[in-house]
Amino acid sequence: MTTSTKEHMKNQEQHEMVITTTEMHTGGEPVRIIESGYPVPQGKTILDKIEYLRKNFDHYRKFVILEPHGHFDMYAVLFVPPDDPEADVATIFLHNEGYSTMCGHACISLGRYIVDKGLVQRPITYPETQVNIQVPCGLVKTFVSVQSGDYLKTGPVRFESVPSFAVATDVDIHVEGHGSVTVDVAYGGAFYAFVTVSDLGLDFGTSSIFEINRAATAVTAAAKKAVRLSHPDTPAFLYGTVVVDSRDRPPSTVSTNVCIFADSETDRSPCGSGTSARIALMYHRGHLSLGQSHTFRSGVTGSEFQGRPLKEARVDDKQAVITEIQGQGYYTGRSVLSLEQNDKLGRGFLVR
Ligand SMILES: O=C(O)[C@H]1NCC[C@@H]1O
Repeated sequence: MTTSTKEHMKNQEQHEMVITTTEMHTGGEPVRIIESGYPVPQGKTILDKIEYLRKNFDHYRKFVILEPHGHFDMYAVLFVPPDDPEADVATIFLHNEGYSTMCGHACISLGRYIVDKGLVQRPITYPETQVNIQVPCGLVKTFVSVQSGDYLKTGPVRFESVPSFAVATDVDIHVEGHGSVTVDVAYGGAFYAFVTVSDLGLDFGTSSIFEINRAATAVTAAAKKAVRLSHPDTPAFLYGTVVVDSRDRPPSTVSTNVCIFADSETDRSPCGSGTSARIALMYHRGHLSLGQSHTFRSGVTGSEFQGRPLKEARVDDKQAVITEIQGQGYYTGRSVLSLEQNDKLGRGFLVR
């Protein structure tokens, strides 16, 4: 154990845990931005920092995410020192199971927050200010709408994601309770399986989110066994399943996503990284061309992102595409999360 870890643990024995946050949401999905009270992770790279936190301070994640301070579907962001010289800031993402590699909905809220807080390392420009956010899967370039006036007014944010690509299409898998189901798998900063809602015997209009969540969780478990994942720079694991309205047909004017990720968390937004992965699949199938914008709607809240394939790229020998996703985050408040020393439940629990 390092000296700073020991010192920190000694501190925790003597004092209550107190963490301050700003609360935002993008498309209904929470973005709990941690501002103070969290240990600063050691490590050279952002992935080393995640490992350090996972090993030494995972109880902080549970404190911030789980009940009674959070809930099953809570999502949080921790700023860490960047190691990419192009980055204005670097962030790690926390959810109910651990730490994710990418988060589009959080980058949309963060773009505003970083400009509003003066954390951007370059001059503010109008009508957009660029903010580079280093995240575990790479550098995400965000472009924040800014209006001048008596005070800065930030608004919608678009971001250019890391290269996204189709991994496998039309894979037949056996899904517990649903039989043989055809899925696609794609990467948009994280790996997702894609399944059509009708293939699960469900419907966005009439099925409950509970039913969709349970079926998607079973798809993730089956797809994990069926598809081999690899990435040269990011940990390769199946993060979740996006249940969609159509998979192998050209999209209608608006496409619907329900993303179930980590430990069966339900994304309230259309899911930024899932949308990037879906755009890569649509581009791969010739359903979207470069520059062609499309609307992606959350099947949970009805919130929308605009997305498009911007330019081609490569990841090793795979053809990939840089995507652009646009949405808006909103402030919902600030919190001071505290823990009294003899409060065992206050450290985090879940009721399901
Ligand atoms: O928008 C996204 O990319 C994220 N939303 C929750 C799951 C993903 O990390």
